[in-house]
Amino acid sequence: MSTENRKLINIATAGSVDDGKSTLIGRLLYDTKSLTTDKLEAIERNSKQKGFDYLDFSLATDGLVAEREQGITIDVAHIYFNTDKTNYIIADTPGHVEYTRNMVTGASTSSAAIILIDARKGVIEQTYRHFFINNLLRVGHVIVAVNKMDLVDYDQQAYEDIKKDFEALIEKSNYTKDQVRFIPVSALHGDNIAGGSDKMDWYQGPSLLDYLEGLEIDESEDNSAARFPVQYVVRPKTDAHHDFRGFAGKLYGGKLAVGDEVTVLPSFTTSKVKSINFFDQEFDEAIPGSSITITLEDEVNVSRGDMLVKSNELPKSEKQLSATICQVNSKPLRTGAKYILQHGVNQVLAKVDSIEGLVHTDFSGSEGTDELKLNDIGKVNFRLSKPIHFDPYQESKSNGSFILIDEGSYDTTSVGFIQ
Ligand SMILES: Nc1nc2c(ncn2[C@@H]2O[C@H](COP(=O)(O)OP(=O)(O)OP(=O)(O)O)[C@@H](O)[C@H]2O)c(=O)[nH]1
Repeated sequence: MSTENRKLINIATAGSVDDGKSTLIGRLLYDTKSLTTDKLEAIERNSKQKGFDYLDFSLATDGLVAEREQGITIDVAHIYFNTDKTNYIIADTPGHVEYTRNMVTGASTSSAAIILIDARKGVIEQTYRHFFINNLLRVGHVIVAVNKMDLVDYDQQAYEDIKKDFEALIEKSNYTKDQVRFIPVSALHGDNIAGGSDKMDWYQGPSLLDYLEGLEIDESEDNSAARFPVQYVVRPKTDAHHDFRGFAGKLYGGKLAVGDEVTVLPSFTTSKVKSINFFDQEFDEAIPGSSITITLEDEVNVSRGDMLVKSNELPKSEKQLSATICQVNSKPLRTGAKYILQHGVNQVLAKVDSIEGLVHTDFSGSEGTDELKLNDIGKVNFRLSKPIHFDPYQESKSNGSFILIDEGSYDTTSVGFIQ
């Protein structure tokens, strides 16, 4: 099958320590025949040594190196596997100290999230936080895998109780019931992971893998406004192209067509789209998600970091903004503090005007505070040294988020989602 026909699903996993995340991922890799022979032999050997009469898949994800991105060390390992129809990338986010940072990083690129719950423990504090972050980052689909069903004798009531508790959360969130799927599983024994389960005839729904295979992933955003941040100005030096000046980047949000009147931000100069190129082909129209090069009818000044938008769909351009902040650094965020705010490739200075409150991740509201500590989530108002051109996060993921950088150490301290 050609790769063009394949679906790609990015999945984030979340669970607290020992809920069985590694085992679940290992089991998925095993059942889809994605484990290397070496790895499988190591798992067999190790399981035998421990005297198990089953395979201990928690070893499958061991030894995956932590990755580094944008100067922040993140302990998120990306694991790849595929079926005939779909390529999967799973972000495995460990649940230790800087868990908010890991979860935000994992969820920010994912279209589905698997939240693991230990059937013996039910919904716990960490579950709230996981679900809250998925809700905040607008991850399209959530799968609640109630794991270790074997340890509660595959009892339907235990599963139903957890489902009921969780459904109360869904009602307070932005999710509809259709976006959240409950599946009772045993990652260790493989029940309802890639196949069914003869231990839980009371469950009529799909296995985890079947559910993932059937997911409709819709990457279009609620806002259909086109946003084209310029990554690169193309100025070929050869004589034949001496008047060619293209702007390369990725289109987000909405379509852009030849003839559209566009405004260049931050200069607010206007022009019209003359051509849209993808490699050496020309198109009349580009759809969101495409990486393209655009030329304009007029010789306007455009540099890296500028954004082209349709003139009738301008984003907000303001020096003040309110955002939900996830604090990912041990240095607390306080009223009056100054940061470098990075929005796309652009940086401005930002001062914390006020902290509206510390948000409760069980959706029960917020409380007053004068600082946000590591892993806290809060609502914060900022004043900027110059305007940025943004959309609310709920209308544009690409143009509605930012990071805060400490001026002294250059560490990322916070991730922000504009309200
Ligand atoms: N009985 C039973 N044990 C399970 C199941 N899933 C995982 N376990 C066990 O639970 C323990 C923890 O599993 P892991 O997969 O390492 O858990 P984790 O969530 O990845 O834990 P961290 O790596 O610490 O975050 C291991 O001993 C697993 O064998 C299950 O479905 N049933």
